[in-house]
Amino acid sequence: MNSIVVKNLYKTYAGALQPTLQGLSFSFPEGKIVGLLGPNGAGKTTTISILCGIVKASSGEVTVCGLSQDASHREQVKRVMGIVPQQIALFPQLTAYENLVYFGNLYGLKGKSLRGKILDYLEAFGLEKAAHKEVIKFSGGMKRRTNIIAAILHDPELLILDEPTAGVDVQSRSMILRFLREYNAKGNSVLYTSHLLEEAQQICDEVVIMDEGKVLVQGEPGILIQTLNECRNLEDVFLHYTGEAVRD
Ligand SMILES: Nc1ncnc2c1ncn2[C@@H]1O[C@H](COP(=O)(O)OP(=O)(O)OP(=O)(O)O)[C@@H](O)[C@H]1O
Repeated sequence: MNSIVVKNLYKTYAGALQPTLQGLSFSFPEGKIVGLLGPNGAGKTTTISILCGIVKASSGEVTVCGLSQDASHREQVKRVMGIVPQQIALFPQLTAYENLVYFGNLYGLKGKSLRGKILDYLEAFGLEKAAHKEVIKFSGGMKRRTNIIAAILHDPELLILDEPTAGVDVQSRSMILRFLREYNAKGNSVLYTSHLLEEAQQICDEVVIMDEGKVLVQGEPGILIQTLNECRNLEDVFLHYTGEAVRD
């Protein structure tokens, strides 16, 4: 089964002169780590927001784990998908533990099993000593790791992350990437965006390179690099397709 199918997606924001998505199409089978890559303004966050049901497409189709992303499947989609937004979505005055209880409750998780799960994840993400500290006192990396735990408490089979490694130190980044690999090794699918192409080359089974609301190319990083003679790495492939011009 395909984990995500995006077909001929268009999105024009209210008042915008140009469409942000212009016939975007891609799909990938379950069990992969996929990188959605593109320059600033390419439409990555818009695509993710439509996949998550936060933004409505102007036209086109989206299927997530075999479920169409429409009002009739909203609850089912919520169960199979975990979302880690670009902006930290935590209550700063609450502790990490209190935040995670809140997010667990949103997914109907409660009691001993939720408490046990939270403590296990806090330990796995190196946050056990900070469990009862207010999030406002956390570093960027600690907030980012807590944000990821909030998205996986309900064991989603598809995890979508918008720039999960942006602005964190090398140690947090390495922990987040190791987690993504382990989560994927359990059979789950991961779609994530990043501007760090070396990282995407290391971790992704496939990448989708998009620009101006359209897919330019999709494939395995190694194969994309081999196919183009002049390219030594994914960054070269990215520049080959998206060009050198700086974006607004
Ligand atoms: N809510 C909105 N209203 C109007 N325009 C928007 C809105 N959100 C995004 N856009 C526009 O859509 C385009 C694509 O934005 P989007 O955030 O999806 O790109 P992105 O690829 O995620 O970029 P970045 O790498 O900078 O995060 C941009 O030109 C942006 O200004």
